[in-house]
Amino acid sequence: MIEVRDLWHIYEGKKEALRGVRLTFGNEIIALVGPNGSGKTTLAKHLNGLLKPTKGEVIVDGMDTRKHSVAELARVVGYVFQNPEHMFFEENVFREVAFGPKNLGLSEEEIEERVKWALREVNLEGYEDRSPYSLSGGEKQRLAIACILAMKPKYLILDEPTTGLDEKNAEGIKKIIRKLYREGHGILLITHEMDLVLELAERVVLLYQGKKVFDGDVKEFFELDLRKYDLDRPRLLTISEEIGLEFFRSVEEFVKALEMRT
Ligand SMILES: Nc1ncnc2c1ncn2[C@@H]1O[C@H](COP(=O)(O)OP(=O)(O)OP(=O)(O)O)[C@@H](O)[C@H]1O
Repeated sequence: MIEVRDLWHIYEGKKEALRGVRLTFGNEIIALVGPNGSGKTTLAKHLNGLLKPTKGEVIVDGMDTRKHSVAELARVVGYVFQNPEHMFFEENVFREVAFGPKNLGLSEEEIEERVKWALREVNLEGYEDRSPYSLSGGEKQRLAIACILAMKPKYLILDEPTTGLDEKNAEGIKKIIRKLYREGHGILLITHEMDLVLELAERVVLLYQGKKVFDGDVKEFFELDLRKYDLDRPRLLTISEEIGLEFFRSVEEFVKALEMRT
């Protein structure tokens, strides 16, 4: 379980980026949303100790982030950054995924096993000898997830995992996220894409000016006036409301309901 207790983060002694945030989560898919500058990245960086609290505390599976190193916390909380290509530096996919487990000091055998497993999880088997830079946008995103998975973290933070991807690649990422969740990972999705929130999240946390202003289920979240927070309503919800249908999470559900009506 991750517990964020009355967390304040003040940059350079001035900018109050987080102001008394409280949050507890475990094995669930949470969407962390809010307008630009609301504090999402700052909060996420506290969860694996990249930032330390100015005030309050963050406890990750019993570990106080102030008392543990980023390396220790990274075994429990994996962070897949936005624009993953900036992260790659090895000559091939195998070495890229092996980098994390190598740093954990694992045996060659265990490293190989983890790399194979992580590549299988994201459907990149057979890519071991390819250069990371030769991959497509969707494949790069999957590789970034594999690199983090190879550390076997319990929690995953995914920063804008589908931004810039076409529909097919975005679908692939969504499937992987659902699978990881079913396998027991807690997933925190940072996103501006409300369609993704609608489809994937069970729970939504909304930050505004460094404060948590909403924490609840996805249906309730979409009842808020999102324009106040500079967020769009998902197209699917707008369309279903216009034609008098109920709340739908995916195009498939929507089409089924339409078919039932006719
Ligand atoms: N290193 C820093 N030094 C000073 N201020 C910072 C620093 N990093 C972030 N901030 C400020 O803290 C506030 C929160 O930033 P943060 O990046 O956490 O927001 P965000 O919700 O992730 O935004 P976005 O959606 O644009 O990525 C912003 O006002 C930002 O300008």
